[in-house]
Amino acid sequence: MTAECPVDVAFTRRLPKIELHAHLTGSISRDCLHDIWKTKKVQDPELDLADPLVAIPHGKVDYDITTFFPLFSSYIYKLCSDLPSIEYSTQAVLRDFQSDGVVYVELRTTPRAIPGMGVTKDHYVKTVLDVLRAHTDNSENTMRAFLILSIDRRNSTAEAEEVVDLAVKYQSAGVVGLDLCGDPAKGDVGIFAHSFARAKAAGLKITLHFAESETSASDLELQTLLSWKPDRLGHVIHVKEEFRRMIEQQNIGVELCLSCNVHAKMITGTYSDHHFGMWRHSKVPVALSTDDVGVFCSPLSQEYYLAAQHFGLRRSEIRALCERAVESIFTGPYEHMRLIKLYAGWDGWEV
Ligand SMILES: CNc1ncnc2c1ncn2[C@@H]1O[C@H](COP(=O)(O)O)[C@@H](O)[C@H]1O
Repeated sequence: MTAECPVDVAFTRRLPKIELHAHLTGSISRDCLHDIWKTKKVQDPELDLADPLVAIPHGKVDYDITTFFPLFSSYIYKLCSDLPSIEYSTQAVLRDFQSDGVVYVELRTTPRAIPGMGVTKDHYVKTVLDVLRAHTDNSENTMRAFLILSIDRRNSTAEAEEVVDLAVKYQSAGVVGLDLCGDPAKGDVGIFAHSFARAKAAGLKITLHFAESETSASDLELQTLLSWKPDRLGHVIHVKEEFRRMIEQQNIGVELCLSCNVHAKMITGTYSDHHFGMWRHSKVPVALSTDDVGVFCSPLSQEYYLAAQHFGLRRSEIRALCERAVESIFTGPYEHMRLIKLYAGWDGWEV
């Protein structure tokens, strides 16, 4: 076995991986949702929510852009509706990433208040951060976890400012950046310029969902987003040459999500048509990412395997791709150095 052998799943699982685009709630597995549902059902037999294994059956991954977003508001948020379930599901998400061989994760989440349970957005963020911190501080864990707070495109300016306040407040506790996410068919991104400028001025990094659908890829929107000087961009699907050049000139890292884009029919065609085929030859750092592994069911090791299969990459190329994501992580020199050393000392070409 050498670095030039064909890639298999055992290899991509062994490989140390960096996950930079994973939405916390979308990363909760069905089994974990089912556990939460069972606990709630025991506490309250009248609970009026379908079993997750019925609502989101195993094997179902064909959520498109119109059915995907309502899944959160109409189901998962109703189930994960108190601090114990948020804590439990965050722990499970971290365990899942770690057992897939992820060594560094920047999870992202939209601060959520649950008024009926007396939960504020501050409680929500603190609860998630406490779980991340406990994971990272446990020396038996091989993965370290950090948090990005998301502004949803449907947010008002005041709500966006509140997210920035929380990000700044919890910067020293593990919040490393700010994201813009949510249904690309909704909202006017221009209203968030001040929020992203304030985050940047406070030393937070910025990542933006960029040109995810044709409706969110107008010249005006893309110019606006690039004027905020983002550090990374997610998806980058409907990007014409002019914008592609700007991304390359500014060396902005891209977060690419193969299975999500294929299953949700966000791209035309299948894996081999994915724009990863183009970006992998560019000079910007490319981070393959899962987006919502709980929904699309393709862990990061599988995403690397699929990239190898559909683009004919060898072990050495897949390993180099993994390592390249180090360039665009949002934490400082300590994590950079840890990851660089980890890759330098890695020798898992064969078992
Ligand atoms: C198709 N890809 C995507 N594009 C845009 N936004 C997405 C997304 N996948 C997930 N989200 C955003 O993340 C939230 C769930 O996680 P959190 O509650 O924040 O942890 C969703 O409600 C949506 O706003």
